[in-house]
Formats: sequence, structure tokens, C-alpha cells
Amino acid sequence: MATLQAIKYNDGQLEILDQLLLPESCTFVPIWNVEDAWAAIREMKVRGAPAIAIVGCLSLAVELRKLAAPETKEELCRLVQEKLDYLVTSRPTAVNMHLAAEACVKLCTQLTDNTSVNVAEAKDDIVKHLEAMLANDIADNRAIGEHGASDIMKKNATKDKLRMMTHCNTGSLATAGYGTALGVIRSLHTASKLDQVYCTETRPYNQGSRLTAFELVYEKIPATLICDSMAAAAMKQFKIDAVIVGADRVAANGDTANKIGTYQLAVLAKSHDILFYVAAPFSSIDFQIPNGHSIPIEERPHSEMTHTGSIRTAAAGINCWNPGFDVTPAELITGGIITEKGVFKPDQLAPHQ
Ligand SMILES: CSC[C@H]1O[C@H](OP(=O)(O)O)[C@H](O)[C@@H]1O
Repeated sequence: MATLQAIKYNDGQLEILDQLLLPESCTFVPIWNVEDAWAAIREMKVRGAPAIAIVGCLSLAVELRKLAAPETKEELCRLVQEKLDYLVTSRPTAVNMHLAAEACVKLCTQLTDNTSVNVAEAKDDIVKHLEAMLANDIADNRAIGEHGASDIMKKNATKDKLRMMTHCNTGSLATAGYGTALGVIRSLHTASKLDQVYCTETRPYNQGSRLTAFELVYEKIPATLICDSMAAAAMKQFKIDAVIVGADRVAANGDTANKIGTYQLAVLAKSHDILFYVAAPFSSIDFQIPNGHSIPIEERPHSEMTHTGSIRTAAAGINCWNPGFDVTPAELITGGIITEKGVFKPDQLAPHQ
């Protein structure tokens, strides 16, 4: 069964699925340049830590493929740096775009220093590097799925089928395909080890009810939608075996920034003695920050809370607080951090970078 695609890229043509219109309509919009990508990311037409980086970098590839090679490699790299610096300002919390920008700038430097490479060849190499992100992400997600499913099955060896809980959207709509946390759930389902996955609505953007539920219904994966406020009661009532979430930025010590509401799920999981996992590729791990205290937390528009579409659902004039993310301390990530390289204790990531 093919999974949904949030990003379509072919020979310099880039389109994204406008996720603000899901689940009512599946509408792809073209991305012609980095400005289009920046706006689509900021407005959350495309969202999800890996998908943000992939769309940002592919929009640069679209531009470079149309660009006549500059006079020098230095000029080419100045242009690339300028556009990457712009793209990383689209959303502050997810680290993937920052790390992808750093990797691309490092390549530019290597190409500039390599006297056997001319400016046209350098441009081609940069485009190839950016375009490779799509396939690399899918490969990472498949590996995350396998590592995560086998770890969860090992730790629940007496169970025939598992009951999972997940938050936000970490599937094909947050990545190049297959997903991170939802990729693990896909792998459990494929192994016939999934009884049910309980997905939270994830207010106020409703990634769970609008996106995760859409993916799970599309693939006929057994799932039940719950309100965020039902999480504790669901853990107790349905005897959840494990909670699994994604990540926007994991700090060097394993503290993890993820969609708002993740921290409280981790606290609830602890109090119900339920394993709590984070699933994230190494492209979401920021070894440049020691812990979660320095992760920037994006504040989103209050209208996301006070309105559903154009309909006001909260009293006019009420103050709002709308952080897009919270930070779960490493000690609450009791199942471990599932990566494409394996499952690690939160404070055991550095040796594997
Ligand atoms: C594959 S991780 C996706 C990650 O991104 C989501 O945030 P947003 O929808 O605001 O981009 C959420 O935190 C997910 O866990």
C-alpha cells in the first residue's frame, strides 16, 4: 500500500500538499522558489521537522537548476548561503532546516576549495546533494520503523498485539514518506502486532484529527481518535502499552522539543508505568545544544486557538498563550530514542552521531 505523499518533486518541479486544506481536500500547490517555500512553511501548508527541511532545500534546488552558473564558485556559495539563511527563519523550533543548511554550506566550502571542480560542476553537485534528501529521509524512516517496532515488541514479548498512543502527526505528511513515530506504528501494523493506535487530536492545529487520522484511515490501520484531554483516561481504560511521538529538536542530552502536549503525555505515561518513546532521525538531533533549555519555542498566532477556520470559537478579547512546542526532559523518555541507527537511551546519542 503506497503511503500518502506531502512532497512531489520531479526534475526541478516541486509541489506540496496544502495541509491546511486536509482532510476535506487533497490540493497540491507549486513551489517556484525559496520565497514560496518560506511562506508555505510559515503558514504550515507544509509542516513536520523533516518535511520543512526537505521542502526548503528542494526549493533552493528548483532555483539553482534554472540559474545560469555564476562567474565564480565563491559567488555561487554566497548565493546559496543567503538563501539558506533566509529559509531557516521560516520556523525556529525544528532543527532540521538549520542542520541541512549547515551541511549544504559545508559542501559549498569543499567544492570551492577543490580546484578540480568548476562552477557549473559545483552547482550540479549542490543540486544533487539537495535532491538526495528525499530518498535519504524515506530510508531513514524505514529504518526507524524497523528499529522501533522490534524494540517495542521485544519489551512487550508477552503481548500478541500492542496498543499504542501517538500525538500530532509524524507520518508521511511530516516527512518525505513513511514517517517517524507513525512509521514505527506502520511497521508494527505490517508485522501484525498492532491492536490499536490511539491518536490525539493535537489542538489547536489538529495535526492528529486532520492529518494522522487521515493517514491511518487511508491505510486501514486500526486507530481511534481521542481528544487531548482524554489521554490519561485512555491510558488507564485501554491499557496502552507504549506512547510514541516525534521530535522537532532533540538536544545532546536527549531532552526533546515536540508538539505542545508531548510533555504532559510523558508525565502521564510515567505515572501509568507506560513506556514513552521518541522517534527521530539524526537530522533532528542538535548536538550543538547541551539540553532542552536552549531550544527556541515558536509562538503561533492566537487565531489558531480562537477560530476554527473563519469561525470564532473563543470569546473575543480573551488573552491567549499558543506555544507550538514543549520540551520533554530526557528522564521521561523511558522507552528510548528511536533513530535510523538504532534505539538509544536519551543520554547515549552522542557516540552515534
Ligand atoms: C516527523 S516529526 C514532526 C513533528 O513536527 C510537528 O510539528 P509541526 O506540525 O508544528 O511542524 C510535531 O511536533 C511532530 O512531532
